[in-house]
Amino acid sequence: MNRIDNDLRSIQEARILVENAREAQKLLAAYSQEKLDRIVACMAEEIAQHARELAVFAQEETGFGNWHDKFIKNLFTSEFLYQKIRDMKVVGIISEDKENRTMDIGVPVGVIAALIPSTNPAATTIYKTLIAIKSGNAIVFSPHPKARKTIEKVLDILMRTAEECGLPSGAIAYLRTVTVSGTAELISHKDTALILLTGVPKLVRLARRSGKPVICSGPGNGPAFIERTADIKKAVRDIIASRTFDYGIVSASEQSIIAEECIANEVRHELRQNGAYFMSPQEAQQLSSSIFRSDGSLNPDFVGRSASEIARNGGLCIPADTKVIIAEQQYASAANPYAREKLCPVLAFYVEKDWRYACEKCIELLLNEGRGHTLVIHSNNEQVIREFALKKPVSRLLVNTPSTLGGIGATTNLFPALTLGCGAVGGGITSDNVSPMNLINIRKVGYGVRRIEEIAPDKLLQTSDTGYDALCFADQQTADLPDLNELLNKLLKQLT
Ligand SMILES: CC(=O)SCCNC(=O)CCNC(=O)[C@H](O)C(C)(C)COP(=O)(O)OP(=O)(O)OC[C@H]1O[C@@H](n2cnc3c(N)ncnc32)[C@H](O)[C@@H]1OP(=O)(O)O
Repeated sequence: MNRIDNDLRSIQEARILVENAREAQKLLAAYSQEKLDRIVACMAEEIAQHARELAVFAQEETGFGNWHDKFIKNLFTSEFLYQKIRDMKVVGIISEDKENRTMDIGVPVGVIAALIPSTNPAATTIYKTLIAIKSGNAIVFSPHPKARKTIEKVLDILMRTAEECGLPSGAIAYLRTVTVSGTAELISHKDTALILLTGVPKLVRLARRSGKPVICSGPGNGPAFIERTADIKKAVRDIIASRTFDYGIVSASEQSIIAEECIANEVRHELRQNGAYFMSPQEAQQLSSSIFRSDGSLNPDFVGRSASEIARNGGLCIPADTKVIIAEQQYASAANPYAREKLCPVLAFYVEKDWRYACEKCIELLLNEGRGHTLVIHSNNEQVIREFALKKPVSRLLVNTPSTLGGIGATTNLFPALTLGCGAVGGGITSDNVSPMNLINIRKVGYGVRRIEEIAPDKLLQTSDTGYDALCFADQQTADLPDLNELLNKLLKQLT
């Protein structure tokens, strides 16, 4: 089949899937929370049985990351996330304030178009499906071409299980012929209500041009600041565990370390003790030209690879037990590749005189890339932590925890999510760890509790007992404007 036929088929498929999803969602919108919850429970239970096999499959198909950490991520979504959402009230009456006589009603947004990154195909697909159905929405996926088989495998299991448990057919679906034209049709179709986009930087512009609301996770570039009062051994252990998790492909992961000058040597020592290799300036120069392509984009051959594989592909000779590779840096400029997101176990290392300078360096790094994403601080000085929290252009500030796992809500009490909103600065509509609550509209119900005169009783003329009469009085005033002017003139004369 030639390219044009493929595009046409893909566009046609997208239209049919969205139209079917729209009809399925109409049925779903009438389901109670309990009925939706039963379907979500069946899906979570079934997919957890396949967590290991899907992790192995994803790693084999994409070459990114390692199956062991992908297995953890699959369990994180099918078990940990499921436990968190199990008792959430998302649709129907979700809250009622009897005293103030208001009520919130959760209303599903409708049909969601979902894009999945090649770096995290199984866990992100599980996560998006569970939160979409929990919130009574239909969801149509456009699988990443490099991870298509994994995404299809996950969705086949989820669709079969959900439909056996009562989900209307078409409420979960995916494009089988994936092209950019088909994806464009899916996200801009008139019946698509919302785009849920994770990774895939090349399609972000397309999503924004559709004019639909976009929930997206922008690029990360989180620095890790180690302040002088930190438990240095623990901070270093956290950073290495985080940077090596799934070989560094989670966007919340640390991309650089900033150490205060007075503890910098101790931090270097600990890093070496824990498997870090510090490159010479020549080695750093050589590796940076391999990690990034000439157009400035990341070279996928280095993404989600172990330190030894990165060294081998980049022509470096490093000890066999190296876990992370470090380049000492001074500047956080756009021209410095180490000041960017690297998606592999490579870190920049900066030294700053004190926490105020470190604060500035963090801001420079985040303005360079990763605005609105995540930052981590290791410190036991509550005042510095608060100063940091008040000033940084991020949506998540993590404290004394591995950034990868803290950001997604595994080692913190942030909501467990694999789409991390970066707010308006990141080009999306939320800065939240995206949850089912981001996939509904809230219909506000308010009972009448006061008359209009009561909103400013000392400033409004009380003409009668009812608010309606007060409004009529206002109308009457407008009709009698000349008289009102006369009155004003008289008043002015009296005052002068
Ligand atoms: C919480 C989290 O962890 S968030 C997610 C993790 N972070 C990321 O994914 C980081 C951002 N990703 C990237 O920088 C890149 O995807 C990389 C470096 C990982 C991989 O790069 P690549 O292998 O070149 O894949 P890339 O995602 O760019 O897509 C490859 C092609 O598939 C296309 N494509 C991807 N998804 C789709 C889709 N749904 N429909 C149609 N085409 C698609 C892209 O447009 C691109 O086309 P092109 O090569 O003709 O330009």
